[in-house]
Amino acid sequence: LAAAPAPAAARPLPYEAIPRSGRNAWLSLYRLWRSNSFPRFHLVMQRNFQRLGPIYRETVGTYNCVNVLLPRDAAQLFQSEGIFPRRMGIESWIAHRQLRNHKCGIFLLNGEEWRSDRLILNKEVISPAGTRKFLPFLNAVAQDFVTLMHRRISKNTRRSLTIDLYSDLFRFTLEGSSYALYGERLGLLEESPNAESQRFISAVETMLRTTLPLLFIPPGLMRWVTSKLWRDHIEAWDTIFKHADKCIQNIYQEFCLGQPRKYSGIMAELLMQAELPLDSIKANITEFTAGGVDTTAMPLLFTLFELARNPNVQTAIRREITEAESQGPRELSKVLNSMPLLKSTLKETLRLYPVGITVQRYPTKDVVLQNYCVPAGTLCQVGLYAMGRSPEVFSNPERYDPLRWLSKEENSFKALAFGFGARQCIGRRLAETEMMLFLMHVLRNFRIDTVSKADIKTVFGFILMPEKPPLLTFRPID
Ligand code: HEC
Ligand SMILES: C[C@@H](NS(C)(=O)=O)c1cncc(N2C(=O)c3ccc(Cl)cc3C2(C)C)c1
Repeated sequence: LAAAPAPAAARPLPYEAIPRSGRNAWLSLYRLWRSNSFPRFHLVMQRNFQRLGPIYRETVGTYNCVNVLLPRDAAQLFQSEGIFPRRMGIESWIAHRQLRNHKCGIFLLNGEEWRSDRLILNKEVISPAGTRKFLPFLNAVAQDFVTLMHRRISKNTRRSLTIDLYSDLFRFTLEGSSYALYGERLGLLEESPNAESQRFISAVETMLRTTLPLLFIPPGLMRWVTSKLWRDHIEAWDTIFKHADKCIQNIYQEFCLGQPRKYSGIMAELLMQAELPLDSIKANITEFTAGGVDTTAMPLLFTLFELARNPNVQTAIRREITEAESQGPRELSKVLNSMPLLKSTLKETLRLYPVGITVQRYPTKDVVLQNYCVPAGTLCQVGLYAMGRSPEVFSNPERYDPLRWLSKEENSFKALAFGFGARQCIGRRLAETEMMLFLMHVLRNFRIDTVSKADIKTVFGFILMPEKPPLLTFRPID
């Protein structure tokens, strides 16, 4: 007997059969633009998944992409990423580098160029050995933040402090990442932080804000259609590069005058190893300096807010911190590894508030997603925001419950906030360590409270941010 044809369900459906979010690409772009939906792009994606199911195709302008949200489809996607994983490029960033004749950092590089830089940088930036070296620097900055808060509280008779922590968190993350990168303090946690660093922080914000509308406009067009936007974007970039260049020159000057005897940050290590040429070191250190501010400040703000409105979780974490401390003085990395609940709290925050709302890949071979055949080279993305809030993936998704990560439940490919594999976020250990140390010191010294228990509305401005920063109250624990 001839082999019976495979049952229809097993044979993948054609690519053209994937449900589509809109009929006409340009009409979709016009609609998104008119209704100013870019800041709500994460909500648009979530609604599309609810409407169309766990896979759909989106064509907006020249941008064509397949969206998935289930862990097993993310796993499929990562299995086919090849040895040079690729994301969608950011034309306006590349255009700036070309305009100013700067080299690109690993975020913008691809192929062999990306891989050779990445492998060298991994050793200092994300490896356990590298992390252990900059960990004490981040600890010192976290302790200084607590000192700053105590100093402010002592100034009022109420013995509590209610503030919008937004700008303080940016100063904290810039102070921390700069100390780890350059081995020097900017002094942002003192009473009068210097104006130049403040300008750098607002330049990063301006750059991120102006990136979003430029994402969907072809570079050739962007200079003419949006000249004000383009000028602000370039100006912000120039401020960012000027600041990073000043920090790098200081180190380079001292380095030429005599090699530092002890560890003095990631930049000095890269200079000493001399495996990367100076202009590549500069390009990557600039990316890390700018990329280390908003990305880490936002999850801290969301975590403090969630702990303020979930006091029982806050108490459980505080108990874990005091127990970890009571085991006597140990190496800091061991202390952090003995706080699984605190680590899960970060995972829970990034589930509900993923800084990068999607992870993108171009599969290098045909891949089957949700029984559809997706050809190699098609831009695919995992909707992290929608996955984090999908009842198909997480039980009671709206509940802030860090313990869900400590259960025996199968959690693979559910915690994708830092991406996956060889091209995952290189700042992951720096960000995780910075946030763990910050929360350890702050929660041990203060009780956090908030009046508003209502959900925070989020906006997407290249990173996921609160529409309105929450007001938090800090009360010292005697
Ligand atoms: C010090 C720098 C730095 C910090 C801090 C940082 N990032 Fe990144 N991140 C990068 C760089 C550089 C890349 C690009 C890596 C590459 O392409 O090899 C990246 C890439 C990513 C990606 C894409 C990964 C992939 O698989 O495609 C995600 C997602 C991400 N970061 C999330 C985060 C989150 C979440 C935080 C903080 C909570 C964060 N990043 C903080 C530098 C940083
Ligand atoms: C928000 C998320 N987007 S993502 C990578 O998932 O699409 C993200 C995660 N990690 C790092 C970043 N960066 C920035 O913020 C940034 C600013 C200026 C420069 Cl020169 C370089 C960067 C990078 C890309 C490092 C952004």
